Amino acid sequence: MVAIEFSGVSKRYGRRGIIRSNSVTALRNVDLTVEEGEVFGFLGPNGAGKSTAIDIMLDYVQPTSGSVHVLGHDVQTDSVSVRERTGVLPDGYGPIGERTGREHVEFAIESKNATDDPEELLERVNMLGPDAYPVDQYSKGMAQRLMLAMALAGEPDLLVLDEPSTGLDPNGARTMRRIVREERDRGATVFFSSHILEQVEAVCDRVAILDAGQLVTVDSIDHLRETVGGMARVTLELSQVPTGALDRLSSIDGVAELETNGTTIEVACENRAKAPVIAACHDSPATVSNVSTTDPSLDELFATVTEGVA
Ligand SMILES: Nc1ncnc2c1ncn2[C@@H]1O[C@H](COP(=O)(O)OP(=O)(O)OP(=O)(O)O)[C@@H](O)[C@H]1O
Repeated sequence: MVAIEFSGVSKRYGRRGIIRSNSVTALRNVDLTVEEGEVFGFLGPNGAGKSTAIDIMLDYVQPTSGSVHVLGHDVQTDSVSVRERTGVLPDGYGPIGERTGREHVEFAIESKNATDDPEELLERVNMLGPDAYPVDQYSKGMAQRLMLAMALAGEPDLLVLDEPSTGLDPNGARTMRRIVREERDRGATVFFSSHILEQVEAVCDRVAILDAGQLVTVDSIDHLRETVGGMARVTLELSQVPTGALDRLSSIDGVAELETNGTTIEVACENRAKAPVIAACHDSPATVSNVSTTDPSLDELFATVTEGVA
């Protein structure tokens, strides 16, 4: 079953200037399908159009053309049904006012006509204790945890997390990832928007990469790594660097750079060249005492995919 479907969605914002008005195209003809039960990463650099897409999904903003269906409902004609079944952690809005954290969570439960135990929700985000303080005394990270607890109220079928790691320390980020996995195990679909690639990689089944309003790819991160390439690194520690070894390694297809430091050889190469590089060292007269490899970095991957979009 499909959880989210964008069909030919474009969005142009009008901008009024002092001298003249112009417009900006935030989304261009986006087609995207997210299946039920998926943890889906929505990636893109600043200004790519991620928040606009989410706002359209929740009918806070209307598309210039195209349509979006969420959980089987057209968001423009049936936004109430969509919002009833969706939990949202918005980007840039925190809890406000003098009410306590617990009162906020109780309000979220009530507004979803749900029967969750506020204690349990607060415990899931490690906010028992501070829940008794007014939220205007909260730090950014505490506010973010509370907003996550509120988004979880009513066991939503779809959880939309817009830059969920904002303000979270490493423990908070870990809690958030644990909760995403728990929600997926419960059967919810999670739509996770971020420009922090490591966060997305840790939890998402598939990712879409948006750049300048255009969808440039939809894939699993593993498959992206395979197809897009980028540089892997192999570090080999040897008993000695045999004569001619560097020439032999640099002639392997896919090897880009070599460096030696004493008895260590560092090789920058395409993923496919990692195994031949290691094999060549094992076949040499030297003893290989240690081998370590790293995959192409996500930053590199991201830069490669978003490069060259008009
Ligand atoms: N209300 C608005 N009026 C005019 N332009 C807007 C409006 N909202 C967004 N934009 C423009 O649309 C484009 C996409 O913005 P959007 O906020 O959707 O990107 P984003 O990917 O969420 O960025 P970020 O990661 O920085 O939050 C940007 O050029 C932005 O300036």
